[in-house]
Amino acid sequence: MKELSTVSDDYLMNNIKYLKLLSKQYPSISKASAEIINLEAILNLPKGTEHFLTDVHGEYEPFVHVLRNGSGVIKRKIEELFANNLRESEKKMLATLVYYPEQKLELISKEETDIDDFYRINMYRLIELCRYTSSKYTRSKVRKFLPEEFRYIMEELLHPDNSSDHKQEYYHSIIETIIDIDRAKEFIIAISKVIQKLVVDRLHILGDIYDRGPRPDIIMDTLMEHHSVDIQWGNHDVLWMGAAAGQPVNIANALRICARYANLDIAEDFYGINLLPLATFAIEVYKDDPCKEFIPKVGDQDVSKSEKSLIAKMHKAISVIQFKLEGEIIKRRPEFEMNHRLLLEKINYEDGTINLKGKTYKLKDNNLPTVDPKNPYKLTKSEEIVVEKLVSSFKGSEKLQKHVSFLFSKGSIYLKANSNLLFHGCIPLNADGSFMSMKLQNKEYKGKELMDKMEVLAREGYFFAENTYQKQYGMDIMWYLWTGKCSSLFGKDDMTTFERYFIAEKEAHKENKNPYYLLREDDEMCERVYEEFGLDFEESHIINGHVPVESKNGESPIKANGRILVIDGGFSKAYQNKTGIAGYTLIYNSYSLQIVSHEPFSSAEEAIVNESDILSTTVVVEHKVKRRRVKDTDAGEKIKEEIKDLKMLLIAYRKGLIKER
Ligand SMILES: O=P(O)(O)OC[C@H]1O[C@](O)(COP(=O)(O)O)[C@@H](O)[C@@H]1O
Ligand SMILES: [Mn+2]
Repeated sequence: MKELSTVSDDYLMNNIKYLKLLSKQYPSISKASAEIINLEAILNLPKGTEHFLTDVHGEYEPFVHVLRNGSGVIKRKIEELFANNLRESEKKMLATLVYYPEQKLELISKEETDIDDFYRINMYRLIELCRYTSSKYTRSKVRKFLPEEFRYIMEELLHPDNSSDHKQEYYHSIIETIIDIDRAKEFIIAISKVIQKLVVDRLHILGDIYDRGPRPDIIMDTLMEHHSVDIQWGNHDVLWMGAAAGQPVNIANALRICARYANLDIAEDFYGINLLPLATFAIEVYKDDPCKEFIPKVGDQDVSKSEKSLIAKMHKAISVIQFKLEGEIIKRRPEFEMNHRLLLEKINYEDGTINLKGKTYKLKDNNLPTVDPKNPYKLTKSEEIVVEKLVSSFKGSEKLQKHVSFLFSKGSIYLKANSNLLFHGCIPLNADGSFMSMKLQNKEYKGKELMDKMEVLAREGYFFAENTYQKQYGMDIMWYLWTGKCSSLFGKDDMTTFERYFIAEKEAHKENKNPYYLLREDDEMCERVYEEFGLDFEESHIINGHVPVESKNGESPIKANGRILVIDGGFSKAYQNKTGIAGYTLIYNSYSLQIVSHEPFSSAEEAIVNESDILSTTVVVEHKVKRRRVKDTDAGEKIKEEIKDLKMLLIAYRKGLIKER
């Protein structure tokens, strides 16, 4: 209170309205004092563990697995706690039980001859593990994680009083009763989930939940159930967000990628998008065309020949629609500076060639029956109908709208969290290191301002009413964020999708990364970015995803002397031959910042039956001798503010400016 002893009456009177409001919550000196003591105690607890994941690209199985195993944190806690008291096989079994309690119990109940004994032993172990993982938190925080049904008894079990035999008997009797009344299975499931939650205080997803992999919808459902998550949008996420807003060109792109990876069931079965109009149109137009360049990449999926052939036709149909729609938007928005991407007009339809950057290339596929060379971006009547139907289907998909609303409510283009700066791709820079600027609605923006502005516009594109200028403009920005050169989410000059399908020469496929990717190695550059975002140069890190780190070629996720961490390790199966691993996660606990690299994960079933965890290697990026506490975090700053206010309230009570109730 010393620091507040000089607070003047004037100052108090100026804030009296606010203090009176606060007094409703803390109506007496004793209530306000109790809260101050509480909050002070919280400030001194160790900082909670943050967990960072990126570029999951629809790969729900490894994603769910690393969430359940806390990137290896649960295994480590089991090691620390049971060290030499359990066999290796018992530790493995216990870990699997925590990750997949329902499925593991199902298996065990079929094999175990004395199931009550199994329940008893493992309930004691799980209670110990839960107690150990909860030791960082206040009782009240732990209480919030406990499921209603077992809250009271779990609290009793987690805070044992070993001083009397009496109490010991009481604990044993609780456990025996749970077994006796046939609730052991439910208890084990519940406490395992509490442990899963306790090991991660905050989950950060650095973008690209969508595309290439099979079930982004499951990832979204899982995130929506998570207790504490934020998302930095990736270019593939904003693609789907724009699609959900009703932006036709985003819809065409999203479906093109689904078709490319033989994942159209994401749209059709999981999001309930009616693909029949596109399928019938494609069969009609490309009846005799094998659509060779559009045969889907099936990976290890079992796809029949006829299915492949149908997907290829749909893939080609939606790609051509995409290229036409891109033409419309580029013409509509000269400020996007993308005229050089007006490709359909560069084709010589008779010769089957295209002229790009002064060079003529032969088209691999010259069957473009829906393109009118005189008016190449115009959709045919049938294409128009397909697009209309798709737009209404995307806008009407309840599930997609639910997921996209969640991306808006928990997401942003960048986030400052505990002095780290998180974003998916890059800070768009010019070659000389200055911030790249872009004119939006007649004003130039760059750096942080540009990212802020684009976020506002994207939100308008989703939330503003139909037919308003803001909605139209915002939807176009959601396409720009996917593919434009000033998009922090994309971070390249061009997306050469057309060239990849139609031109054999690799030189035409080249996409140039923004100079950020080169200049970020420079300390001075990092310093300018930190300054732009108000970050402390000594303490901060930039955390990115987006560009797969080619770990097998010796590339390191640690860049710029540890100031930048790039954690796209290839959850996406399609990219694993590039990275050589199956993904990175980053863990930031009270002592250190650690990058965990994961080996490929076969399946959840394999993990449950054979108790095989993902093999992971941990690299400590930074270790603090002094343990970080809540007071060193953003949450701590807020708590300090609250304490200050409560102390003012105390003075107001003591001076009689506000009466106790
Ligand atoms: O390998 P694919 O699926 O054909 O995609 C290639 C395209 O994906 C992109 O890399 C964007 O996706 P990422 O954000 O995953 O990198 C484009 O730049 C590129 O044209
Ligand atoms: Mn990306």
